[in-house]
Amino acid sequence: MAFKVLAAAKAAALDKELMTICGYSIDQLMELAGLSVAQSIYKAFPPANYHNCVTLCGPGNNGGDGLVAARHLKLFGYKGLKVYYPRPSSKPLFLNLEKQLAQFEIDVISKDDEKFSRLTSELDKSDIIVDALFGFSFHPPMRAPFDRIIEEMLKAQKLKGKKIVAVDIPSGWDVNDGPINEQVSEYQPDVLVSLTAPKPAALKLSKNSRHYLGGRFISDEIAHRWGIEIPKYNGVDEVVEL
Ligand SMILES: NC(=O)C1=CN([C@@H]2O[C@H](COP(=O)(O)OP(=O)(O)OC[C@H]3O[C@@H](n4cnc5c(N)ncnc54)[C@H](O)[C@@H]3O)[C@@H](O)[C@H]2O)[C@H](O)CC1
Ligand SMILES: [K+]
Repeated sequence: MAFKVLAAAKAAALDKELMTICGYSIDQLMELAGLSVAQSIYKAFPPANYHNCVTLCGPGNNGGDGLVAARHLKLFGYKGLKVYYPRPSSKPLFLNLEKQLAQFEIDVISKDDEKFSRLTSELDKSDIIVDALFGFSFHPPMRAPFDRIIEEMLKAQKLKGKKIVAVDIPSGWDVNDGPINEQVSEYQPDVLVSLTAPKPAALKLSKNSRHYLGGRFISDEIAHRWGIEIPKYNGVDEVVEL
């Protein structure tokens, strides 16, 4: 489906507007973003056929979307859930998301046990990898340890056929120009879940990748003013395939 895109600077400005004059809190938006990601995974890779999922979370809000998604995946019936979160945020929102994961008995691998042997073994066991490392605030070049994490993730996809679901933007891609950084030049996710509106990078998605739009939280008035096309969501779905 043809879709209109929202440039990185505009996406960040819209986020700001949502959280100021529109009265949303970041917690609300992140919850809906993470729920959208989990619903997309359920549609593309249902738990009847795909059991184990590792969510790779970065240090910012993209990582937060991943923490939320992991909790919803548990509620949706996925069994083997792990979260790899090597640079955990100390902000209350993120600490609370970690508490919720503990309550759902989802193992979060962070700081003290961030050894790569653990990452590679979890990637090996997984059927699905959620790429929630970086979203629209990524600026190259990729710093450690994320350079190696992405390398391992891409190896798992290429050599072992693991399915990658990218949150908002495939991590390491330039938000406007796509896979221009050498390290991710070959990276195509199996599924991309764009949030609020696809960013220009989504135009570089391969024909073999599936593309969902989630973040069903903007009014017609905002969509019109920001030049965003809202496709028709089906019933209570938080996502729509583009
Ligand atoms: N309206 C929406 O659709 C919503 C989207 N959400 C998600 O939020 C991200 C954007 O979040 P933000 O915190 O601004 O940034 P990121 O997560 O992309 O990354 C920031 C984080 O990464 C570090 N960093 C940046 N570049 C590098 C690098 N080269 N190497 C290592 N580390 C790097 C930086 O220091 C920060 O710590 C958006 O894409 C959506 O996924 C919201 O959740 C809700 C609303
Ligand atoms: K991402």
